[in-house]
Amino acid sequence: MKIFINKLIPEVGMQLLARPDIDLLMPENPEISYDEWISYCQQCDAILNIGAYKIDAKFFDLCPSVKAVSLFSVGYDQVDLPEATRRGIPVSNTPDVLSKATSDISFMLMLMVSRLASFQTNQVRIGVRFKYFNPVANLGQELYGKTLGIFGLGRIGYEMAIKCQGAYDMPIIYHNRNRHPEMEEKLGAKYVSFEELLAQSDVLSIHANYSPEYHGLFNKDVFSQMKENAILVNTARGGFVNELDLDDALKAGEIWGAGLDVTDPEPMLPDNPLLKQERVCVLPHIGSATLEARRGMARIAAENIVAFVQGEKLKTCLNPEVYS
Ligand SMILES: NC(=O)c1ccc[n+]([C@@H]2O[C@H](COP(=O)([O-])OP(=O)(O)OC[C@H]3O[C@@H](n4cnc5c(N)ncnc54)[C@H](O)[C@@H]3O)[C@@H](O)[C@H]2O)c1
Ligand SMILES: O=C(O)[C@H](O)CO
Repeated sequence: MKIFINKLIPEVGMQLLARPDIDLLMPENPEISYDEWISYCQQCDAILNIGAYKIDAKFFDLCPSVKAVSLFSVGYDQVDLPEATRRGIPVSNTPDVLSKATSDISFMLMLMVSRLASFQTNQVRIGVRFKYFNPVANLGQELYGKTLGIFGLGRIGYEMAIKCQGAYDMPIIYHNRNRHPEMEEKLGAKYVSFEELLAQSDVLSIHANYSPEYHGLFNKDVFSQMKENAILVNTARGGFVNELDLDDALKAGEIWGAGLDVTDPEPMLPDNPLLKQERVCVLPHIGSATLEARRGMARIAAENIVAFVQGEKLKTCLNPEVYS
């Protein structure tokens, strides 16, 4: 079978794909345009896909030979899943193996913002000199006992909650599409409405799956309902946050600060006013960027391709109903 993989993945995955029944197609330059990507996909039976090009009705129309999609990510917002299901095409993702790494980044962003660390590092880099430390400047806030609000309590949100509880004894509240009684019990977490989440969180960490109807959910109106000392953390998807409204809310002192691993676009453009804010830390989408997580993702993504080639069900299939 002919399989298209658009970028090199860690060795463990490449080794799994090195089989006599797999003819692997990979571009020399990984930064291919949409049109180039389509023309590679058109030649293949399945794809192992890394990136954000839309896998939607247009894609399936243009690439009728593609019969399975193995994503190198846990997020699948780039895929029109109902459309794939309608066409009987299984789609898989890479859950769990990146939850610890990604929640580390949420936790780190929370701390970086609470202590203005990103801004301070830059001060040192650009050579700002202080003779003695200033007793009333550069003051952060401590997190002990503060309330963590999770928007989207799933695998990564849970890991973030565990860390915050263990490190700072933070009470946990959460808002989700549906309640998770088991996680509530383990964390002693309280389910709250979205409005209560905004009003009560000292740290509000976004971990929900993104879909376009939630574009810009965190906007002017939402920020005005949050606490003045609140820190917003987003490692989910940039589309959740209206960045200009966030900048205004920070300038108006409506919330304390924000830590963003994900932005819209990515990476954040250098003229974005948020980059001038002292209590903002921005990263270029590195949530799952550890050796361990990327190896795990490579293994799962490759195993899904091997399963397809062997006529089996994809192991971490997002739409298992295609098999019934
Ligand atoms: N920054 C990174 O590098 C990175 C790495 C991994 C995952 N992610 C993002 O994190 C997301 C979460 O991953 P996960 O493995 O924890 O997923 P998950 O499915 O285990 O958890 C997501 C939770 O959000 C809930 N949810 C979905 N939409 C919601 C909504 N509109 N309102 C309230 N709750 C909602 C779901 O019910 C679920 O409980 C992924 O979809 C991905 O976008 C980012
Ligand atoms: O959804 C995911 O898995 C990330 O955004 C990429 O690591």
